[in-house]
Amino acid sequence: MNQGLPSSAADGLPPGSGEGLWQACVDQLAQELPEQQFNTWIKPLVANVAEDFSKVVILVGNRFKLDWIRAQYANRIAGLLQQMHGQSIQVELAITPKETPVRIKPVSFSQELESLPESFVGLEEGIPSGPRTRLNTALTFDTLVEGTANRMARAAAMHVATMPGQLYNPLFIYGGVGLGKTHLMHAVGNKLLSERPEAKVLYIHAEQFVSDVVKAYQRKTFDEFKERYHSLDLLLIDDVQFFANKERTQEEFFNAFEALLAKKSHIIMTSDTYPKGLTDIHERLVSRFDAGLTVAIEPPELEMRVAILISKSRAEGSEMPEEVAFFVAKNVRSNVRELEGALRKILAYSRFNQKEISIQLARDALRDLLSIQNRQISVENIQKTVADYYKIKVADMYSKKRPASIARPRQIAMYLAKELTQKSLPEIGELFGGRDHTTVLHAVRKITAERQQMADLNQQLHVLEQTLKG
Ligand SMILES: Nc1ncnc2c1ncn2[C@@H]1O[C@H](COP(=O)(O)OP(=O)(O)OP(=O)(O)O)[C@@H](O)[C@H]1O
Repeated sequence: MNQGLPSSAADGLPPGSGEGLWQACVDQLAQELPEQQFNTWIKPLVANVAEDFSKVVILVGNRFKLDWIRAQYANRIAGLLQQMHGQSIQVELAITPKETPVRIKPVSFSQELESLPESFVGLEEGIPSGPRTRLNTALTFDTLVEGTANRMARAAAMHVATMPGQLYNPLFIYGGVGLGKTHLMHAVGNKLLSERPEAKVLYIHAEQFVSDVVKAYQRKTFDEFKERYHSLDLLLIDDVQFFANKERTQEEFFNAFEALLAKKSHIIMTSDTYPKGLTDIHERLVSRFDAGLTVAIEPPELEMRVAILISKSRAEGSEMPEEVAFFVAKNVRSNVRELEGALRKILAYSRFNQKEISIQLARDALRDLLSIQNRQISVENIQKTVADYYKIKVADMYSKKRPASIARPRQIAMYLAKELTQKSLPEIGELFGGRDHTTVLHAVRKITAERQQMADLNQQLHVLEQTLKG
């Protein structure tokens, strides 16, 4: 084990022991996190590593802490353990049985928070005041780097934060994964609260809203549910595409939506697509989503990626030379979350090895990632592979020709482009001879539906996917 760990850190570990692995992970987190955060959240954790290293169970004092650790640290812990162990390792969080406080029932996060004494929320053990609103206080406008890709969304969000309930209500922000939609929502909530601390603000993921509806339904507590949601000044709801096919949730959300708009409270939503691109959501909701302002966040351009790297590494107390930032930004293109992952690897590598950050160090730290990038699938590659497979010309992928023998492979290629690349619908449309994004959306939906019904099409797609993934 531990073959993934640079030697200077691995040296101090009891060889082969689970304790050693966990300790190395804790040591690394001690370096990465501010001291208070580390002492509050990471230090008290107890971990049991399975003998065969297939699984690590991390024991946490109570449910509240478990939710917080899951949201804030679990991914990083899992990533570190995997990196250090050199193989995939399953991470589970569990509540230490005997320490579970009686007053906290394992119910929804929000109810649990309400059941906590005032002094616990926000004060005890340095818990940030954010959990009450579920806002992450680190996600502010100050820490959000601005660029062409998010300029409009940021300006609209800033407007809402300073004058909620007026223009752009609801504000609907859409874009691909890891592009800063959630960050922007939190920034609005944090800014509003900094100016109006009494404002009732709630950030919630759409799945949690679904779960709250289910619980209210089971316990017949819809009055409380309505009281909670309808009394807000600002509702921030993430990933509304998760409402698809959830009839009751959509109804409750519709009610909350109408109640909030009627009292000039503000609603901000995010989604992976624009309102009309949402599937299995009632038309009356979709039209309301679109009634305020809809803005996209695009993948960041090169200069913005460079700025993000430099700013984030500075926040971590390390200077990343511009040439290194350019090198990383050129190679990690898809989204900011990946950029952050690359940065963490570089910083950890530099600290473990006590070496200055240089292009060579970045190259070494990102070895795995860069080799995956090189194998990344491009739209051009998809067009060529599909054209070869169906024996049409690559040029037909861009042409305006419509006979079925050409149109169908083209739709299949669009479907695969959406499935296998990070490109947005408009970007794909552009790469297929400047077609509109609705044409791409139509193709994606059509092939998705037909794939489920037609075994031969499914088989062809399977072959194409395997060919493309190499
Ligand atoms: N412009 C930016 N400047 C600084 N950090 C950013 C920026 N955009 C995104 N980030 C950071 O990238 C990470 C991913 O962003 P976020 O979670 O907001 O993405 P998202 O669009 O909501 O993605 P998903 O749909 O996957 O939830 C976060 O840590 C966020 O702080």
